This record gives sequence, structure tokens and C-alpha cells, in this order.
Amino acid sequence: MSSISPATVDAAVRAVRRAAIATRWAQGRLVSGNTLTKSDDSPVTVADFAAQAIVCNTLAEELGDVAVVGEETPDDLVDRPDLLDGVASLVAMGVGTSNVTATDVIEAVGRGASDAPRDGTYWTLDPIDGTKGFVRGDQYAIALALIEGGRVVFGVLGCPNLPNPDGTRGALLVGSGEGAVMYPLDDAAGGDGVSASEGRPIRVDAAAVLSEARFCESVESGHSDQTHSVAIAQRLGITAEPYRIDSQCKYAAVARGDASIYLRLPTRADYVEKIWDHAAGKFVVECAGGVVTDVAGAPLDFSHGKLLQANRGVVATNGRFHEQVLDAVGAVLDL
Ligand SMILES: Nc1ncnc2c1ncn2[C@@H]1O[C@H](COP(=O)(O)OS(=O)(=O)O)[C@@H](OP(=O)(O)O)[C@H]1O
Ligand SMILES: [Mg+2]
Ligand SMILES: [Mg+2]
Ligand SMILES: [Mg+2]
Repeated sequence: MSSISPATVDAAVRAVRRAAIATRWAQGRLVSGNTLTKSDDSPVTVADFAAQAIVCNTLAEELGDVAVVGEETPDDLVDRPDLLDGVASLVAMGVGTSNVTATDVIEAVGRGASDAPRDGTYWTLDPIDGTKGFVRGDQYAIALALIEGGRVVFGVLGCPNLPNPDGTRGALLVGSGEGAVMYPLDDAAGGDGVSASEGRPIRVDAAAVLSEARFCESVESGHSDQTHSVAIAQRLGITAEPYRIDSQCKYAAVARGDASIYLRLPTRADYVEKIWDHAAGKFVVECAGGVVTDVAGAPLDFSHGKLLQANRGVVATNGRFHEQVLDAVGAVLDL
């Protein structure tokens, strides 16, 4: 396991925190013209572009010229002067400067449009994961991970709306070789980097009785097969209702013990998962003591560029239940 320098951790946490706070501000203020539909028919908003720009600018400022493989591309923005103004104001808010121009925005989003070299070192970024949840006013995540030689080595998940047991909302989860730590999103000390005094180590739950486990899955039935997940739960004797929550907040839920299992069951034979939808979340779960594989039990393989083309679906658990869950998944999906 490579060790990640404190400067790298600090830059990544600051980048995600800034994007989380700016997008949270934007979430309740979106109007219909703030959203467009991409060529694959999926939605993207001014906040997705702004978050990518904020994270890329912060990493560049603090770490220099790093490669970032982000979900969004400036191509979707260039002919949309109507969107650019909104993105620029959000970026200005996020990075704490004034005078962000349309050209600055295009350049900053473009910093996140690198290719994913097979054996190289690069960051992967989902500036808003769960855009549908974001637009609905529900859960979403900012997910940033570092990949070295085809393996995830560090991950940060910003979950601006995640409900905490003490009634507050918002959490920032960091997975590194030293374990998983959760920080409040709003730093009491007023800083936006790592504030070690406030970090709290997190672990997957210690549940030992499978029938009492809680499983989570996507809100969107088009992203995860919710019919087979019910059959799998029944087979495992699980009676609790599924915890349906948007985005990589599902990984956060498993990492900190709000749920014991995350099932992402393919809905289409031709859908291939993207690295930015899983890298940060899966690493945080593993650092918190959990296990993550695809539905057939294979480790997620980040050595194929932008796509997890060697995998289908995802199963994440507290580790203790993993084999039994995979057996049930295999039986129900007829693998
Ligand atoms: N068919 C299909 N199967 C699996 N996954 C898909 C599919 N289509 C889209 N996506 C990706 O799902 C990402 C959102 O993840 P979730 O389903 O967990 O969240 S949500 O319930 O949609 O909010 C979403 O990420 P964002 O685009 O960042 O929101 C997509 O990359
Ligand atoms: Mg998207
Ligand atoms: Mg995503
Ligand atoms: Mg996204």
C-alpha cells in the first residue's frame, strides 16, 4: 500500500469540501434552465460542472499538474453561454474568488477530462454522483479517488445531505491506508482542509445475524434491479425494508455501519460501470473493514481505463456476510 502524503490528503479533502458546500448551496436553488440532458440521455446540472471545476482547480493549485479523469467534459458547455454564468458564480463561491470567467470555467472543467492511462497515476472524479437525487433534492455525493497502477489507493467521499445520528446532516469520509475517518462537512475550526482533531475513525457494522441486516440500493430502479434484490433479501431471511439512497452515499452507509450490505444489480446486459461511480466509495468501505466485489465475487478491476469492463454490478458488505450474500446473488441471478 503506497502511503499518501499529508499534502495530498489535505488538498483532496479541501477540494471535496469546497465542492460539497457550493453544490449544497445550489441544490435548493436550481431552476429548469440549470439542467441539460447529455448525449447518453442522462442529466447534468450547472452544479455538476461547477463541482468538477472547483475540485480540479483546488488540486491544481495545491498539487500542480495532476491528471484528473472526471465524469464531465467541457464539450457539453461550450455552446451554452446561458449555463456558463451560473457555473462561474458557483465556482467563484467554491474557491473563494471573484471574477471567474466563462473561459476559466471551460478550462477548469477541461482539467478533469484526462484519459485514464492503464498503468499511470491519476485521480478520478464524480463531481456530483447521483445527479437525479441532487435534482430531486435528495442525497448525492462528491467522489474523488486516486488510482495508481490500476489500483485505488486513496478516496474521499463528500456526502452533503447524509443524515447523522446526532440530527445534523453532511459528512466527509476519507479512506487511506491508515483506515477510514469521517469528518463533519462544516469544519468547526473554519478551515477547509483536514482538521485531524475532528476526524472520527469509522468501521463497518459488527452485525452478526444476517436476517437482521439492512441492505441499501439505488433509488433509481433503472440503475439497479430492485426486483431481484428483494428476492435476494428474502433468500437471506432479511425482513427490513431496503434502504434506498442515491449515489455513493450507499458506500458511506456501509462504511459507517448504517447498512450492512449494498447491492447494485445490473438492469441491462450492455451497461458497464464507470470508475468514478465506484473508486472512492469502494475504497472507503474497504478501509473501514468491509469487502467489495462484483456480483460474481470478482474484485473491482480498475486497470481498464474509464470502465469497469471486467465486472458486472457491485456487492459491498461488512465482510462477515459477504460469502452468504454472494451465494444468494448467484442463485437469484442464476450466475
Ligand atoms: N443503467 C445503469 N446502471 C447502473 N448505473 C447507471 C446506469 N445508468 C446510469 N448509471 C449511473 O448511476 C449513477 C447514479 O448512481 P445511483 O443509482 O447509485 O444513484 S441514483 O439512485 O441514481 O441517484 C450515475 O452517476 P451520476 O451520473 O454521477 O449521477 C450513473 O453513472
Ligand atoms: Mg452523470
Ligand atoms: Mg456517478
Ligand atoms: Mg456524476
